[in-house]
Amino acid sequence: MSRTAKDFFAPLAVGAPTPLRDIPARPSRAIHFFDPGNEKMAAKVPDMVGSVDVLLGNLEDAVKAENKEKSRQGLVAIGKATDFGKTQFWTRVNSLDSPWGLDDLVTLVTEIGDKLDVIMVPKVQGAEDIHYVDRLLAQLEAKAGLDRPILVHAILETARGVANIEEICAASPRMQGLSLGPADLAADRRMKTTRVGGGHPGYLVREDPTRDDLGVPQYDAPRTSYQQDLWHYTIARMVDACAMHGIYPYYGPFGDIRDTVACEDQFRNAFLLGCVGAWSLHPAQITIANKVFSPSVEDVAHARRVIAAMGDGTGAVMIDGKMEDDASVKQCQVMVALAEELAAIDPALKEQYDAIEVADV
Ligand SMILES: CC(=O)SCCNC(=O)CCNC(=O)[C@H](O)C(C)(C)COP(=O)(O)OP(=O)(O)OC[C@H]1O[C@@H](n2cnc3c(N)ncnc32)[C@H](O)[C@@H]1OP(=O)(O)O
Ligand SMILES: CC(=O)C(=O)O
Ligand SMILES: [Mg+2]
Repeated sequence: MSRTAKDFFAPLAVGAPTPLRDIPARPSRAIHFFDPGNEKMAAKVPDMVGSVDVLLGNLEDAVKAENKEKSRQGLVAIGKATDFGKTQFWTRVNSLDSPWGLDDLVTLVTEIGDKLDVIMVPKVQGAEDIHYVDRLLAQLEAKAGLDRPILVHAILETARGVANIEEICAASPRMQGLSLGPADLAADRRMKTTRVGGGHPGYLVREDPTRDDLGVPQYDAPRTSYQQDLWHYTIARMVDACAMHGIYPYYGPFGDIRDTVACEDQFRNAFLLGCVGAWSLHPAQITIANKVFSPSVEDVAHARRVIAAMGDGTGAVMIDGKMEDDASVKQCQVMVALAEELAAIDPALKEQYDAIEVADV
């Protein structure tokens, strides 16, 4: 039987910090991946602090097997040497079935646990994986004398993980969020795409054929087709599961680094559906994520106007010919709350939101 309501928030080791009741909504528009064992990338990290919401030292896939220990030690060195300020510091450890996952957790928590905000766990299959990490982290936190719990983020990248999504989100008070892992997930599902995230030209819907004067379909006449989103179903499941459990959903990686336009589209779809951020694999993608996952000035102006017009938030009003009521004011509150969180850490955005004229409101 899983833990009862009474003991769900009790520390899992004597001396471990008390779990959080609520996961803070910290800005995390871009989770920027770097390999701490790659000298060129690692050298850039100190200058990136403050310009990206999350810096993530990646130890898993994309790090060669022969470099795993070098990357782990590189991350320890970066963690010790860097003052991250308002930028969050995360890591992605190796998977729990790998020879490196245990050493990653033990080394990182005992050496730089006071700096780490979130540990991303790849290839999570079910609640049992989170329970394992939860207990181990509590033991290590107690040993290291940490005074705040490290949070856990799961990557959904197996069919079993997607099928168990609700139990994964509910497995521990440490659960901070979920990311889509489209590459491993595509392989595990035996999907026939070799892309890392994004759409696919073969996954489309075509408009009906036109008909001639006798009503005969003209199958050979040109017809518009619309590319569909391969990841819509999974992202939508993630958004519901995360919202239900008070944690945060993220789009994962977009592998075509040079296709900044399609990357922006994919990130925006995720933003509109409810995701709070996406991964950045290359510095060019940070700019895209910061733009896309920040509400536009127009949306914030409209939301403030609706909130002001709605007074106590009940009833119905007409604004610019559209009905607004108790439900739409809640939508507007979501927009304004996000704008305020982002403005608190992003001075340029704050200036734009502050410049919204009272007349606009
Ligand atoms: C499916 C998954 O698991 S996705 C997650 C795992 N994958 C990753 O983490 C990949 C991370 N990113 C990368 O490895 C690299 O960006 C690559 C391989 C995609 C491209 O690298 P490059 O070919 O070197 O890109 P490019 O030449 O444009 O780099 C320009 C500069 O930015 C640096 N750079 C590239 N990516 C990053 C990064 N993620 N962080 C910091 N600096 C970076 C390069 O070192 C280079 O530095 P320089 O100007 O001093 O030479
Ligand atoms: C993100 C990731 O790990 C994947 O797509 O497999
Ligand atoms: Mg993966």
